Amino acid sequence: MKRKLLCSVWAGCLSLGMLSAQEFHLQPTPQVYETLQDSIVLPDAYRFSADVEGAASDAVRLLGTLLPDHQEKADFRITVGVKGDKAVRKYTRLIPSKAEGYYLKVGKNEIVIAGADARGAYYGVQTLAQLLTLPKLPLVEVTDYPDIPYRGVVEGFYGTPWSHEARLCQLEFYGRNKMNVYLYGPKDDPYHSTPNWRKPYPEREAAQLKELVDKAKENNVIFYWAIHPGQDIKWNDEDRQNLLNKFEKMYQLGVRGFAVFFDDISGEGTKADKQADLLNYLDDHFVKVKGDVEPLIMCPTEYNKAWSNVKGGYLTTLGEKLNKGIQIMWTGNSVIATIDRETMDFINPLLKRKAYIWWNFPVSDYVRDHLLMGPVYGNALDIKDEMEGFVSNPMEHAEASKIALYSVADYAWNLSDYDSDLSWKRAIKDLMPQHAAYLETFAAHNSDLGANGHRFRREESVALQPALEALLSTYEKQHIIDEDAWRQVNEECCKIVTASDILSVSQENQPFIAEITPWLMQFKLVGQYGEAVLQMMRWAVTDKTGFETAYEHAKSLQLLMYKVDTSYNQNPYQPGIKSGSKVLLPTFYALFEASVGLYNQAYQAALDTRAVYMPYTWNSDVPQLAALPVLRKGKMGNVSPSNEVIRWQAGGEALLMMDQMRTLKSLTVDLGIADAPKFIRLEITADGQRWEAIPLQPVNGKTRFKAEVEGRNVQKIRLTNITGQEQKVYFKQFGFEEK
Ligand SMILES: CC1=[NH+][C@H]2[C@@H](O1)O[C@H](CO)[C@@H](O)[C@@H]2O
Repeated sequence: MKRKLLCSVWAGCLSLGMLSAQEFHLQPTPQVYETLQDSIVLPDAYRFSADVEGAASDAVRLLGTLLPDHQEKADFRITVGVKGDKAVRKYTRLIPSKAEGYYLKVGKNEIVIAGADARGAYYGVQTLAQLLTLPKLPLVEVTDYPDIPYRGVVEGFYGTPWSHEARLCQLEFYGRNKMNVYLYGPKDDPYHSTPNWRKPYPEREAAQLKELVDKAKENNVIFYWAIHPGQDIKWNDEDRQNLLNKFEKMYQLGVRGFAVFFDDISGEGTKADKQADLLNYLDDHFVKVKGDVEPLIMCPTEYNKAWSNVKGGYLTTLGEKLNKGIQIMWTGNSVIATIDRETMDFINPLLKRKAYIWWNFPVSDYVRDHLLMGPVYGNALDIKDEMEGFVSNPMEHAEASKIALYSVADYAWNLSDYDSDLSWKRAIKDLMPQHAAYLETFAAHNSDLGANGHRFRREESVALQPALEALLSTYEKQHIIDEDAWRQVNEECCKIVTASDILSVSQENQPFIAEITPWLMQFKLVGQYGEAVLQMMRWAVTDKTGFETAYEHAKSLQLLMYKVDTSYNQNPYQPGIKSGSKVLLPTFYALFEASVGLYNQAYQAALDTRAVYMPYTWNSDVPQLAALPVLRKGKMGNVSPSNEVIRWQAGGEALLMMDQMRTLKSLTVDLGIADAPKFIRLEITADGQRWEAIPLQPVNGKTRFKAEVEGRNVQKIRLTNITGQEQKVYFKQFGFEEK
């Protein structure tokens, strides 16, 4: 019951969103929406005509949750049906011919909802549900249908799979936003993938999946269950039967949509002809036999152009061999890419069908320290006839993903009318109607991914960029403050601090706040750091004491940001919590350094100008070593390798100093020479006085050594050339990990 209440409260928030008529916008944007510039107050009794048990039963059920009970004798009439039903016969020519289309009319004395099919009628009622949130019901005629046949979400990311509660609420969200597919394929579900794809789900998980299937049906969403067998599948009858058995088990749970993902695998499972034979077999002996199962979907091993080798024939084999009814997924020109006509012109001919887009946004399993809260943009608006499906692979943060998913629904339903920025603003209002302004501040500055191997980036802090650029360039070049820019940035910093606090205690959508709380903490610190830096700029050469206080404050905020970044979300891939990482924080860092530079010059001082908190300091009396930068990533520290031969003089030392005592987990050294222990002594100290030599133990039998420092408290680490003469070594690796 709690779950039901939980979701319906959120959906209810929408209806209390009190959107005024002029702001009002149907979601997704309908193909044709005509208002008659008049409205009615819905009477509290109406006459109802529909074939209640017919194809429009879903629509009738949903309508029943929206409107008061109907009465036989009432002037106002509501008609619901699908093409062919007697009730809507006279509207036949107004019903769009496209699947899932509908005609909706709100007139003075009637409401008509006529679907091209059952789901269309259901969508017509979903549209009516939105109109009913207005103070008065506008007189409208809506002729609407989806551009892309299949629209929705593929839960296909690495990382913590969504919770059962999160999925139940997602399905309700998809129903409201006219998304008609949800593919269940979390990579880290052991029963979806290797090793347990052959095994049936344990009882509890099976019961939860059944509940999801029922919830999906309730929201007119096709629940696809995906299997990911490729890493260890054997191309034999046994595994073919294993797969059929698993599909049968899922069918018994109510699943009527099946997918086979062959992505991110190696070895035997990658063979196109074997994959095609298996899928055709499943198509012929399961899907077609059952008769009530949706078209089979597969994700190929070569699922993007960058990773495909056309000459190798993998894609052409699939295109030629796979039964025409089987849908083939595609992520675009690379793993993470926006979709355009060139993309589709490449892949569709090879697959001999329209590709079913698996769009890898807002998935963040390769940039886990970032949230992707920005607009959905970059996909072409003129390719509606080129795609069979468009499903989004989201973040492991279910509620936070809804901002992007809302716009994916908007885009895939009606490409030509899609406006990424307006849709993004509406998505935010939909997620948090009361605190939308604060959420927009947060989302605007938490939208880029940071540097990543896929080289996919997003805009960030767009509205503030001109002021940030003006402030920085004027200050760095002419050492003067652009007052207007300073004021805008200061105002935004105040908004950031305010928004962070208000959102962090908001009761409006607690699961969402729970997901983003560490990023709210970091975001507030970024705002406060900006305020302190702006004060430093203000006083750098005019108020020595004021500057020094602001400087100390900024340094303390650097340490606080470091603590958040090393305390939360410590996953083994991209640990930490980044916020405002593309534009905002880098600008504040640059302004910090510039203002400290001005202060040091004005007062002949030598304050540390390093803007980013760095717990490690490296220096050496070996000139070539001294220049090497020290880096930190989460709990890992390392000195950048040198690509040149180091001439290390006799007795020369290199020192790694911590800002405070830190407990080590491991330490690795590689000087490119097999007998390093003869040349270099490694020592640690916890108090800066007493040093202890730690033996270097060979790791790979070549030039890499490790020092046994597990659990040791360390303040400094020292490397010394003990041979009494100059040594020529490389500096390939000097890295350590804190506990
Ligand atoms: C089709 C496909 N399979 C992988 C790949 O795209 O990259 C995604 C983003 O890292 C990841 O979530 C997904 O499981």
